[in-house]
Amino acid sequence: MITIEHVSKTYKKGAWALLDVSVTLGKGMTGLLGPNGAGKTTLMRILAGLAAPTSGHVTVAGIPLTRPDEIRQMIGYLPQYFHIYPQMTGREYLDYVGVMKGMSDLKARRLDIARLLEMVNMQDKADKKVRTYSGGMKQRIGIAQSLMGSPEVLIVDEPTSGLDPRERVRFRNMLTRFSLKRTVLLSTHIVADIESNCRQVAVLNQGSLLMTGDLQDLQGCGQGYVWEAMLSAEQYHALDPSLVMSSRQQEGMMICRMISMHKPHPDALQVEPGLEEGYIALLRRERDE
Ligand SMILES: Nc1ncnc2c1ncn2[C@@H]1O[C@H](COP(=O)(O)OP(=O)(O)OP(=O)(O)O)[C@@H](O)[C@H]1O
Repeated sequence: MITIEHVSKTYKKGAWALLDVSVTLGKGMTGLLGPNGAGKTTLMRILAGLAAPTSGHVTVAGIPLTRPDEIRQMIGYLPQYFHIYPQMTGREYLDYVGVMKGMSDLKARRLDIARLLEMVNMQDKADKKVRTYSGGMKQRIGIAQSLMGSPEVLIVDEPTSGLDPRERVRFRNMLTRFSLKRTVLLSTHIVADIESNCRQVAVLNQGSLLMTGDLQDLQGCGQGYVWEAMLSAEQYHALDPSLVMSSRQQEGMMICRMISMHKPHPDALQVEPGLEEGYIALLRRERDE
């Protein structure tokens, strides 16, 4: 379990990247959503022990982050961007990460590395130099390093952007299995990744936590704000494009879904929101209120 209490963070001379964030993350997977610059990476770096909060308090399984030696082995972190020494092989890199995490038993490290290489489907490439890897292969090695030592808590920042669809499904399933007994925080822009994986969701915006809850709660944020209308091409072009979520052609007309605080067109009817629509409506309400 991760307990985050009143965490704020400001960078030198900068505005607040996080402002009084409090949330408890239990077992299972929590999706962290937020637009660009919302503070997701800042929060994840704090949880991974790579940045200190300006104020506030974080504990992992009751141990404060201010005791890094006790925490290091308990947390796995997959950053959005990471550097792997190009001259190392994938296997050497994983071994290096294991040593850094304090896994001193060589045999145990080797076993863990073999297990993880199989999990991310990199057994065949493990002894090739990292500089010969594609972006997706580097990402798979990144996933493997985050799981070295079977940490209690896994923090994953934008994980699937470089993966092809087959590897994305594989990774998603692996995360789901992993999260059955552990705490996973998954940051993503892709609402579908959260829909298929997460039990709980948290939404950050401009450093503040806008909501926490389950997927239904997020979906419910769109209640009363999602509209559908069948419009002629002329009516469609006259619409404010910022209201339109999706549109498709049908028999010469446009079926259009919109998010709006007010009825956006005389022919528009209110419809049940989807998860993404709930998320967008929440951000828009925040902007307009
Ligand atoms: N090292 C830094 N120095 C100064 N400001 C920073 C630094 N890192 C982040 N920020 C600022 O803090 C805020 C939050 O950034 P952060 O990277 O945490 O957002 P994010 O939600 O991860 O964004 P994205 O989805 O674009 O990755 C932004 O305004 C950003 O400009």
